Amino acid sequence: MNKLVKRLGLTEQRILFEQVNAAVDQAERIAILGASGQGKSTLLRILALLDVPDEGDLMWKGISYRDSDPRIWRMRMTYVAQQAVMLSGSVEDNLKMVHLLHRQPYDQDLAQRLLAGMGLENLDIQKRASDLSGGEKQRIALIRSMMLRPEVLLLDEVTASLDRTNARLVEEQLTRWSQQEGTSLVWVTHDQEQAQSFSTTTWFMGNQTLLERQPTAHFFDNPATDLARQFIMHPAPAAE
Ligand SMILES: Nc1ncnc2c1ncn2[C@@H]1O[C@H](COP(=O)(O)OP(=O)(O)OP(=O)(O)O)[C@@H](O)[C@H]1O
Repeated sequence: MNKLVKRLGLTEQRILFEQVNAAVDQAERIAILGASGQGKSTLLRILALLDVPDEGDLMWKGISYRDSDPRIWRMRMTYVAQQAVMLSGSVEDNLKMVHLLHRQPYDQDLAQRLLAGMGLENLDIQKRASDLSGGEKQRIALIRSMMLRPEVLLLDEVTASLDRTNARLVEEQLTRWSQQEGTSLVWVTHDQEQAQSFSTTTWFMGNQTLLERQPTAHFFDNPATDLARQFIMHPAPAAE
């Protein structure tokens, strides 16, 4: 992405962020950190073309988003929302439906492996998806997206409804998946421990821009800005 700018408001516009420059490498695992309201989710949604930048460009393998088919773009860069949306029908219908839509074969073994890896081995997949708990829905939505094998997974606080044990399982599963499949992860999180355990790179948003982009260990040991240092020392509680 190159010089991205996003403004808010229709009449009196204010800048949410500007001069956002970054790139995502294959199999890179990125944590996006920053105080509430800095535009982390908005940036993620722009990467998925679910929102548009006001200025700047977004390229996929050298081709601008303006010259790309959004449907194909979203199959490569898939957004997983914090509030999981279930389609009607059973859990299994939910897992199969997207394959039908994308005309891709459904891999039952893979579905079972991912369910087990995320602590859902005992879940009855014939159950109605609407009856699942928030944390179960979140993991089903994640598995549904992983099974389409996008090149980049854009993850918006996807463990926010999970307890620590299940959140760890999800972190481990996604890390393994990224290493095995070469999938890049761009993951917005408020959990600094989580960021340190899964990510290779940290993007820190502050002062209306992408203020730091560092290897994660370096970011936490020696942030380049005072704002990031304060953020690390005094993380704000997650906004619900
Ligand atoms: N479509 C929109 N129209 C107007 N304002 C919006 C829109 N989307 C987001 N905003 C505003 O943009 C700001 C940034 O929102 P965003 O959710 O991207 O921040 P965030 O850093 O992810 O915050 P949090 O950590 O609290 O989730 C907020 O003030 C929000 O109200």
